[in-house]
Amino acid sequence: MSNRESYPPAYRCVFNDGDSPATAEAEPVLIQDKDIDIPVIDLERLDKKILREVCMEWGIFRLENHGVPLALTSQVQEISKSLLNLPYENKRKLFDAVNSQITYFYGTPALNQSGDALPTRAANVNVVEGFYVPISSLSKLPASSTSDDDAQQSKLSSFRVLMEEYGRHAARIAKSLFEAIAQTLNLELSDDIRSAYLSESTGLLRVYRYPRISREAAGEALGMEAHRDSSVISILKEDESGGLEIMKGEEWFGIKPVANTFIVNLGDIMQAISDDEYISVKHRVKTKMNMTTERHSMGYFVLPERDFVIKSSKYKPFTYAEFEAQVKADIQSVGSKIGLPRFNPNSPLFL
Ligand SMILES: O=C(O)CCC(=O)C(=O)O
Ligand SMILES: [Fe+2]
Repeated sequence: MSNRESYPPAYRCVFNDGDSPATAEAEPVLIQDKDIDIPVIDLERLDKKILREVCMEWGIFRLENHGVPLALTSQVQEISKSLLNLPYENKRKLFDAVNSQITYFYGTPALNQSGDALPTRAANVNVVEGFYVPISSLSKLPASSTSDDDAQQSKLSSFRVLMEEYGRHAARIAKSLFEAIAQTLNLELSDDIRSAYLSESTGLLRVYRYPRISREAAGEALGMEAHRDSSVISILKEDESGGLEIMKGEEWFGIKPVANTFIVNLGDIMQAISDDEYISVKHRVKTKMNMTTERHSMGYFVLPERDFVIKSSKYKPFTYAEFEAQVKADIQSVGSKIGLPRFNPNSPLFL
């Protein structure tokens, strides 16, 4: 059955309604870049030498033996999906009611937090919808539904309970990985500094849905444009649809989803503290290979404390708050994130 009504009106014109005979007959266009196997890291047997090589060469890996129960991840995916599948108007109202805790968006997440100003042309727009929740805000969501008939509130409270548990696992994974990566860099970190890099108060969960879009509308549209994450570490859980791509050398490569694993990538902050030894990998999400099904994913982003000063031999000292403000300003003025080069004193971009 079509879930067209759950989409923002601006997406309905590009929606691939699988129920309609015209599109049901159409073959999905599988124009895709070559696939690549990314390295696998076993969280239970962290080999520092391998981890170092992977961080230098790839900046991304698949994590196995992570200890997150499969049932929990599936439940988190299901509840997130069912929230996004609510009729658009109800969904807006529900998220608006808890506005300061959850931010709903579609289009470019960094710009259109309220979902406004989506250009009508699908090309060059992020064809994605979702919401984000700071970890620290989960506890402010309804704990249990107030009345039996309020199915939506109860979805939200289930989301809270499941996400709190999932968030604890993600924080545990982030801590182990950060610890191991810091050792591979011979960084001597005090407890205070370690917790400033892994601030749970600024950690962020993002939940995404990439709509199925029609062949005509797909064109060159991307689910998410090429970017590097601003995080310390990002932990991604995707469904089985595929579409995530990384840039290696000068080429794009698709990454095939593998059940019960997470994809971990290093962000800009990790690149900066490694003095550019490790890389914040460029990645994107393609939608056109994926037109007959939706794609769902969610990311846990480990961010440093906002006012903690990041020091690096390659960049001028900056706080995460400054970094984020610069990213926003660049998106407004040049249309895309510039990121670390903005803080490189040798770059012509340095202000
Ligand atoms: O949805 C995905 O698979 C990737 C999302 C992503 O790259 C991000 O949120 O930074
Ligand atoms: Fe990303």
